Amino acid sequence: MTIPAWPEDVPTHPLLVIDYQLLKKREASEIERLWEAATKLGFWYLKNHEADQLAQNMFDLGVEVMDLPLEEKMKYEQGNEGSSAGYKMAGGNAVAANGEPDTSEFLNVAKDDALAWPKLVRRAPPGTSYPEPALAKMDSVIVPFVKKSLEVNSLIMDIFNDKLGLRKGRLAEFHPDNEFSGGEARIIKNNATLSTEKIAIGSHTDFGSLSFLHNRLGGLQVLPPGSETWQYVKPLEGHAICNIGDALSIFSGGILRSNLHRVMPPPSTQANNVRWSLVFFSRPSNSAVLRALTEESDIIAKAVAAAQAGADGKKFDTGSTAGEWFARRIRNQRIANRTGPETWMASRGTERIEVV
Ligand SMILES: O=C(O)CCC(=O)C(=O)O
Ligand SMILES: [Fe+2]
Repeated sequence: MTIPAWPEDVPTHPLLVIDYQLLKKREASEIERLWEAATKLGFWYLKNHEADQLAQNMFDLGVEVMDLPLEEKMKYEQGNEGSSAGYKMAGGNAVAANGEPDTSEFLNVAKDDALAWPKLVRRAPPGTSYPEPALAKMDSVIVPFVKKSLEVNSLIMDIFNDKLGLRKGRLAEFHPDNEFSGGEARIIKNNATLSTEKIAIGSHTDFGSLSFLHNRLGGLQVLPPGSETWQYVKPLEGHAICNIGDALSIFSGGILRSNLHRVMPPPSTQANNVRWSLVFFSRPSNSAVLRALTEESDIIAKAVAAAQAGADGKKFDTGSTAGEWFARRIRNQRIANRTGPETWMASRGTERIEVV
């Protein structure tokens, strides 16, 4: 599909552009810019990230999967138990406290299944696991995308690790390849709508550590700190969008920011088109406890002390493992589990950390 030009009269929120090649060389000025992006908004563009073709292959696979009859896709629906691997039907999740349904379909492939392939360790057996085109392209498309995304996110986390004053490799210990986690690749389809106001994915923070996102058409919006107005993030060709999730925010005592965002249909000149998007989520092992690493870094200890002294009294000790945090949020987004507005509140993340 040719991508209609971005409507230049639609206001956008600028993001810093970070060069992955310079991060690989550990260039000090690039690390400082990354740190600024990660601590102020928690979102940035990443260029020269080596995953463009791999992402394009995932988008092509997305078309094959989403073109299957709904009845076929529903055999792989993720269900209501708090696990996200598999297919998520449009309308499966709420987008707001009033229970309004979402309009996006997902294919979620667990990082554990991609790394164990040709075994399936989370979704088994084939036939009830993932739609056939996903199994057929696991080797050629999904596994290479997952591995490259893990590499990119690990390098960025290693930089955060050192900036936070943690001992070498500490954050990596929360993200071993060989332990189960909620890490996953997600292909998202939002059908063309005449409305540009119908929420496709409701306001949320990401559940895990780092998200590596590929946008084509606009629709992603952030709620910048201190603002009450949602602002679009303009997709830039060849640039991924990276953002911090709850786990890194909690580990760092709030130094790294997990910012609210949502997805709307593409705006203005891009309206009334199918919107495709792709994310890889790095998430800590299910067994990792989500609390600030206060005893392991003076920098984090100071941040937690300052937050506790502040008006909101943030604690950064959730009493929850990453696995429980993830399952709670997934389960309470599901319309089928909804009892009332409290179900939506139970699906919230670090924006409510002060009351955890
Ligand atoms: O589609 C997008 O641009 C963002 C998707 C997203 O925020 C998510 O799946 O968590
Ligand atoms: Fe998100």
